[in-house]
Amino acid sequence: MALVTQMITNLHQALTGPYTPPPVKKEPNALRFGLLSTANINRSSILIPAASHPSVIVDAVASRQLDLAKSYAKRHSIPKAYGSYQQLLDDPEIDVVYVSLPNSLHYEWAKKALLADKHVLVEKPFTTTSSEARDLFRLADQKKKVLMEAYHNQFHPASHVVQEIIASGKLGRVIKTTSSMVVPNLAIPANDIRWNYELGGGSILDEGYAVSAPRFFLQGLRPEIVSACARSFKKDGRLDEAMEVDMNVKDRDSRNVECRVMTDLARPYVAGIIPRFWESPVFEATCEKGKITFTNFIMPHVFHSIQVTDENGKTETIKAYEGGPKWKNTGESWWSTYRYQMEALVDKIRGKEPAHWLEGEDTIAEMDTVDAILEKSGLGKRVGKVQPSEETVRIEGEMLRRPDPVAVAA
Ligand SMILES: NC(=O)C1=CN([C@@H]2O[C@H](COP(=O)(O)OP(=O)(O)OC[C@H]3O[C@@H](n4cnc5c(N)ncnc54)[C@H](OP(=O)(O)O)[C@@H]3O)[C@@H](O)[C@H]2O)C=CC1
Ligand SMILES: O=C1OC[C@@H](O)[C@H](O)[C@H]1O
Repeated sequence: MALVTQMITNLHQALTGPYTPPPVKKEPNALRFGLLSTANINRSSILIPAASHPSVIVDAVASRQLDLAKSYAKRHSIPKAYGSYQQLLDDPEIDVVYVSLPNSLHYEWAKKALLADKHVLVEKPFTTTSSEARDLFRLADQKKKVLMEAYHNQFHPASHVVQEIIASGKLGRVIKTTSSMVVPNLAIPANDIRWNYELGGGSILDEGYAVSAPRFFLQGLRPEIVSACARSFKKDGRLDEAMEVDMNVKDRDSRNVECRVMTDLARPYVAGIIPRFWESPVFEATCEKGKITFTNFIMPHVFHSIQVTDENGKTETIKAYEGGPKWKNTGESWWSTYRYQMEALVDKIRGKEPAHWLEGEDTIAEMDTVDAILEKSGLGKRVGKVQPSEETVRIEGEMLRRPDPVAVAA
């Protein structure tokens, strides 16, 4: 799947902008990024965006195999290659670590990266359980490091336009939403990490975009799960090949919105025999006075359309590849979701207010929702690996021993 993502993103870069973005001169104090793994997604998410960011140098890559790290580094002109993830974390020149490992390894390596005093960008899903997510944000707070989940689509101008239309209330309040992300059957190879329970596979974790969409676009609260129906993976019944969820999300005015979520890693063929075309991920909001349909809400940089239908049935189609309510004059029409995300990440690390930010509490709400969906479906939430680290215990211990300022003042 990441290969597909990468192919589409690369094609987009080739068609709409420079394939190799304009070589920018790097600032002398540019942030040095280290990649934890040679994952397919690295190219779209970090390597291409970094080429056009003056404050980012991809300085190192680590792999479980040194040979692989070396050949990857050579292919992508990365100066340093390490044969273990820990070696990269031990490199004092690395400022930011990007965790693109299988989902069940995100927690362990994001935690080790924070303990090594790095800022950390973690691929989605952030972790496999919400307690892992809470633990990481607690640690990031203590270490005063920037930590974020890479929900890149939330950084694109088109996403902000949809948020803004909903918040404006011009179509009245939202009554219901649907969000879907589906992949045709057999598109994901049998040995992919998405089919592996131990590695954190399954549709709800991989395609969590559809879960986060209603809360993001409504700027709403943590959902209440009404029902969740899983289609189990035949080769491993613990895994959800697909999931259909009905949940209630409170909008910004605490009004209830009925939200339907569909994820599918192997959408069956029509009548079992006719292969399906790739279906674009869609977010749709039915409002009191119209409807908004955001097609391709996950990769809006490749293409997207925002169709707004008013109460008279008149439809306007909006596109927003740059600008929008948050980015204003920052950005280029060829910037991908990942490039906007990188801009925000660098700003945050530099202490500058980013145009958009994905807060820890949003990631925790997302992981709480994933836990609740898995519980409701009967599959049960994932096991996770939370263990307070030595460091966390030490820092918490120090905080406990610190005199209570209120008591001292009295
Ligand atoms: N933001 C986005 O658009 C996308 C995000 N993702 C997310 O990125 C992450 C990586 O996905 P993707 O690029 O498809 O993954 P890949 O399968 O391409 O890469 C995962 C990497 O993890 C390392 N790894 C460590 N342990 C294992 C193991 N036991 N089995 C397999 N690989 C292992 C390997 O690197 P090495 O051998 O070098 O150690 C491998 O290359 C996932 O969390 C996924 O959800 C994926 C696609 C798109
Ligand atoms: O993050 C992702 O985005 C694109 C999907 O194709 C992929 O499965 C997923 O991991």
